[in-house]
This record gives sequence, structure tokens and C-alpha cells, in this order.
Amino acid sequence: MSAVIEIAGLRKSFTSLRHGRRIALDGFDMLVEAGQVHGFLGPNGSGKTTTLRTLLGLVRPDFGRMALFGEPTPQRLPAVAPRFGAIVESPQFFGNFTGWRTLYLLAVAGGVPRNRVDEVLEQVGLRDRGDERVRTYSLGMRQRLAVASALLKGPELLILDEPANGLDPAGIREMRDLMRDLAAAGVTVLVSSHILAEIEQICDHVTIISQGRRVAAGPVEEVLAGFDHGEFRVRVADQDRAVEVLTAAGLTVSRLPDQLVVGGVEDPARLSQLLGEQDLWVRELTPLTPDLESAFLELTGTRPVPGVPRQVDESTLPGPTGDDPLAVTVTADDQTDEGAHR
Ligand SMILES: Nc1ncnc2c1ncn2[C@@H]1O[C@H](COP(=O)(O)OP(=O)(O)OP(=O)(O)O)[C@@H](O)[C@H]1O
Repeated sequence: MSAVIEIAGLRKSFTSLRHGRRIALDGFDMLVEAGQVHGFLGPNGSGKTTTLRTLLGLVRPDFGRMALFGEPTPQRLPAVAPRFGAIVESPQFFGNFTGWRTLYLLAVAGGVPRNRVDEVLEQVGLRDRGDERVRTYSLGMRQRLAVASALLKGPELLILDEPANGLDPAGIREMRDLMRDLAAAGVTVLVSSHILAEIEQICDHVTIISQGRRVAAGPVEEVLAGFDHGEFRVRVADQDRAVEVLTAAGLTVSRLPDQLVVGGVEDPARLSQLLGEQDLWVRELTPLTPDLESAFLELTGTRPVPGVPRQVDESTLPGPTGDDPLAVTVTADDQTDEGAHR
């Protein structure tokens, strides 16, 4: 599979009089390959928007390497611009224009054939509402109009920053279906969010960021597998004896009022055998499968440990005079504007 987005060792700091120097990205890495629906997850303020804005040339990094479709950015952004669509800032539309007219004007401005307008309206499920004024649209419909505008040029990659933000459950469902449809149509999708349940349902790959650093990445099942501690919920009548038996067998046991959580279980049959041999009959034996939510909390609830090397060794990164074609050789100008942030 070919890399569509590559980010290595990206660092960005902001300086303000009030807060001093703040590191938003601290040697961040990301790899998105063609065909993925890639979730970019992190708590508020972890650096998702800064990453996307930097990738799109809206913010200058201190240093790091970035590439879109193998072309170094921001240097080669104009060359790859026709191949991706992005919604990173909330797009503003004229309320008095219809959805169709909005897209038509954007199509004309972008040199896109007029017939694309109907196609993208269809794609985002707004075909029936295209002749209504945008001010009558719900937030979810405006979001879909924004996606439609990004789809006009038929991009191979779509980058969406928090597309479900502010949407009601129906809007979230529509957005989720839309992303699935796009993926099925062969579009690579990178979607940032802190709504884990949604990401878990639509994404096949995930990168988790915490405090400007990548803390996990890979196929969703693989990331989750790392959090499978072999835990089972066990119910038996005599909990005291069950704790004794299981602990003696080397298993970790936590007691809850009416159940035990047993960890380190490789074979559940062995667990029920251990208890059965002591006339302790198992009433319930349920695997506690990890979900992205708990993985996310476990990962992002842990501050990066001082002294532990970052995932990117700065010494391997090209310096400002390096000749790496992907290197961004920009000095830290810290163009901070906190008031204007989002
Ligand atoms: N222009 C700016 N000036 C100063 N600090 C900034 C600026 N932009 C971002 N930051 C800081 O950088 C850090 C990362 O912010 P960023 O918006 O990238 O996080 P995020 O993961 O997108 O958060 P959210 O989910 O809330 O949008 C935060 O501490 C934020 O305050």
C-alpha cells in the first residue's frame, strides 16, 4: 500500500506573553496509507488541529517531515492540492445562497465541471435539498455541504477535522454513513475526533495523540489487542473461596460486590476447571473485551514520562541545513495568535 500522508518528528511550539512557550506537537509521527479510513484521536488540546493545519501549510512547524502522496509539504502542496480535500476550519457559507448555488460558485472558481455539483450533492445526500437556502439547513446538513465542497474536485484523500462536532445523534449517524460510503468509493479518509465510539465504528486504522505525541497507532483491532489483559467477569456463589483458588493459581483477581474480575486468563476453560475442581460452579464467565474508549483513556490518561525517549529521536531528524527532500527547514517563528485560534 502506498503512503498518502507521512509525518515524522513534527514539532510546533507557540509562544505567548501570557503563557510563555507551549509545545503543541512534540515529535509527532503519523502514517496514513491509501484506502484507509484513519481515525486521528486525542483529547482536547492534544494537537490534532495543529497537526492538520501544519500538514496543510496553514501553520509553520518548528521542524519535522511531512509528505502528501509522497510529495514533501508544504513545498509541494500546490502540486498535490487537486488530489485532496480538507475541512479543517469550519467553512462559512452565505445563508442566502442555495446549497446548489454555493457549490456551483465553488466549482466555477475551482475550474470543476458543473455536472460535479449534482454528483456531490447526491453523494452527501443533499440532492433533494440542493435548491433550498443554506440558512434553512441544519448543522449536519451544513457539514455535509462542506464535505460536498471538498469532494467537488474528486479527491483521493479527504481530511476532516472533528466532522461530528456539535451534531445531534442523527447528524452523527449521517456523517458516519457518508464517510463509510466515501471509503467504499475508494477515497482515503482521515478523520479527527474525540468521539471514540464513532471512530471505532467507522475507522479501520487509528493514530492516538496525547500531549503532542503519538501514543498508539495501527489497525484498530491491533491497537485494541494491546489492551486485552485477558480479563474475565466471573460470578460464583462463594466469592471468598473463589478468590483463594484463583489467586493460588497465579491469576489476578479484583472483587466487585457481586462479581470477580479475573486477569491473566489464557484459557477460560482452565479457569472454570480450577473452580469446578473445588465445587465452585461458575454462573457467569464473560470476556471483558477492550474497546477503543478504554484504550484511549489508558493511553491519554498517562502523561509522557520525563526522561523516556520520544518515539522520534531528534538526532535522526534533518537539521535546518539537512538535504532530506522531505525536510521542512523553517525556523521557529512562533506566529502565535491565541485570540485567533479556531
Ligand atoms: N495559535 C495558537 N496559539 C497558541 N496556542 C495554540 C495555538 N493553536 C493551538 N495552540 C495550543 O496548542 C495545543 C494543541 O491545540 P490543538 O487545537 O491542536 O488541539 P486539538 O487536539 O485539536 O484540540 P481540540 O480537540 O480541542 O480541537 C493546545 O494547548 C492549544 O492551546
